[in-house]
Amino acid sequence: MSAPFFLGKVIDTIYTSASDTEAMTASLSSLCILLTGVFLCGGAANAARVYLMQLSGQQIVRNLRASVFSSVLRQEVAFFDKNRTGELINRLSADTAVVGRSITDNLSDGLRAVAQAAAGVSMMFYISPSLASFVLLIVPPMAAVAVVYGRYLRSISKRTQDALAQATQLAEERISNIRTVRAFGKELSEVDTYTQKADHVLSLAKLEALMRAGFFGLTGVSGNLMILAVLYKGGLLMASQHMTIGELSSFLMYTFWVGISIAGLSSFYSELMKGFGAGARLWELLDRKPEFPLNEGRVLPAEQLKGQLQFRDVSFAYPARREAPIFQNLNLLVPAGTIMAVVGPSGSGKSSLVSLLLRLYDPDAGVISIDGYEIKDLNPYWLRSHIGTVSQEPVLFSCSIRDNIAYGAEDPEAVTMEDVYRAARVANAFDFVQAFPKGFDTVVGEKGVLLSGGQKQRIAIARALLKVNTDSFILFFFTAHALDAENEFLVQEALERLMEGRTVVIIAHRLSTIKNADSVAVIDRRHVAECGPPTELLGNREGLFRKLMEKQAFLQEEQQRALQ
Ligand SMILES: Nc1ncnc2c1ncn2[C@@H]1O[C@H](COP(=O)(O)OP(=O)(O)OP(=O)(O)O)[C@@H](O)[C@H]1O
Repeated sequence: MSAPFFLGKVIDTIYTSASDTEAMTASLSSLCILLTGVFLCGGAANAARVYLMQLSGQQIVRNLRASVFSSVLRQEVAFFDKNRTGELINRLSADTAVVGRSITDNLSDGLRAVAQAAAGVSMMFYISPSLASFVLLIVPPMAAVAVVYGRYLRSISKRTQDALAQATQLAEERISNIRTVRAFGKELSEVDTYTQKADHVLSLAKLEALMRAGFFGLTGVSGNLMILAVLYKGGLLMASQHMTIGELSSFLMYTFWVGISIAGLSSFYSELMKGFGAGARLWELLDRKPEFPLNEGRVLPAEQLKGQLQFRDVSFAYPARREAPIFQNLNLLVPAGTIMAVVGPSGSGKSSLVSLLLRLYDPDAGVISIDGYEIKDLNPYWLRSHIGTVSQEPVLFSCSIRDNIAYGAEDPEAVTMEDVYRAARVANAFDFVQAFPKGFDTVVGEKGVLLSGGQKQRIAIARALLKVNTDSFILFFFTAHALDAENEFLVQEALERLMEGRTVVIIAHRLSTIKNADSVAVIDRRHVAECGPPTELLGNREGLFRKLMEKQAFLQEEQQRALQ
């Protein structure tokens, strides 16, 4: 019986011509040429494969990141009350990288291992079906072990990524609030806390490494068992003249080959399971449908807009704290083009009122409407694009003052320097910005930390102005908790220019800011306790508004007395 494959044939020739030096040399050199050819082609193909896989891997990670980021930004605000920034950032950077690796480099290695194993197994069957069936008996129990192991590895990988996300969350929060950490002298204890979290990640990673090592050991042992089986059964077949030495040696070679491919496959499998583990949260994020749409719903023609705001029997509790209702059957009407100041004790729900109007949350019951249209039916994106908000703690981005102001416009790229100057002038920000050495190119630091509170607020007004200038018909303004007299005057002046001809809701933390208001709504105990023109409310001696005013006046008197 002649050897069924070239390599087997060569080995047979070497073996039978052992006494003939010339024939043996010829056979050996043809073997060398064959192997050199195979290795060269294999090397080139491998280099091309690695390059292409790296490229497509980066592409896949990029697409994955873009999709996850897009999905995260579309979520409703309540989602961000429950999910923390650092954790989401970790998903976006670390989890996507793990998943990317497991489905590109690894997938290509895996496919190569599958192809190699399939070719090797076919050759084994080709040479001797009976020996191949005997040797491959080891595969079913190995596959069963692999399934159980894969599940376990998946769950460990998920736990590792979760632990890493928690560590990143802590780091993100502490680094971004370093001033508070430093003020309380907590650097060392924070380092300890972070180290503990990193230790937790390490212990999970160790467990994972142990599991992988165990699995590799197992595949190694099964490879050796296959070789033993070949030697034993193949020896018997050779003794009974059912196999030549060439066939047995090439069979043995293919067994090695299959053994190595199985080791490659197990590595692929464990990486894939790791990817699945890390991917679980990513798929959750990708699949999550926002509670309400970002850019769907009714869009009203500009001429229909007047800006009347109305709350009818509104009840609301934050999704993150259902047990603590904020409003119960709240009713409030803000006529179009008027200024309404909302006052009330701290935590009474003044800011929540604005969050509902911006449709950051939906009420649990009741109706909120603008010009008679329920805001649930309106396109939230369109709605917000018509509302200017100057918030209580204006958050700026870590770019230049110019870019921060231009951010307010629909297309910041199209904003000219003249537009920025004009907005800054109206917002009383122009002079102080020009006084900076780099003027409007001054970078404001993360969240605007390089500016004072009053400066930040005036830049935020300029930013709102660029938005308001275009087509906002409603304006929400949160007065700052504390501004010095000069800043307060400048902000107030800027604000008055902004208010002209619009419906304005002022969330008044300082009662001095309500002097321009047409009416005042006092929020207390989950509803509007009083509502009317300020002078009328002041006339009610027993009224809440009067009491709030007296309290503040009293505090001011105390301060003045303390200064004397
Ligand atoms: N995202 C949130 N999730 C859960 N509860 C919240 C959330 N935001 C605010 N709250 C709670 O809702 C209540 C009303 O808060 P809100 O910020 O509306 O009060 P406020 O009247 O504007 O207070 P202040 O004058 O102190 O700024 C508070 O008890 C607050 O703890």
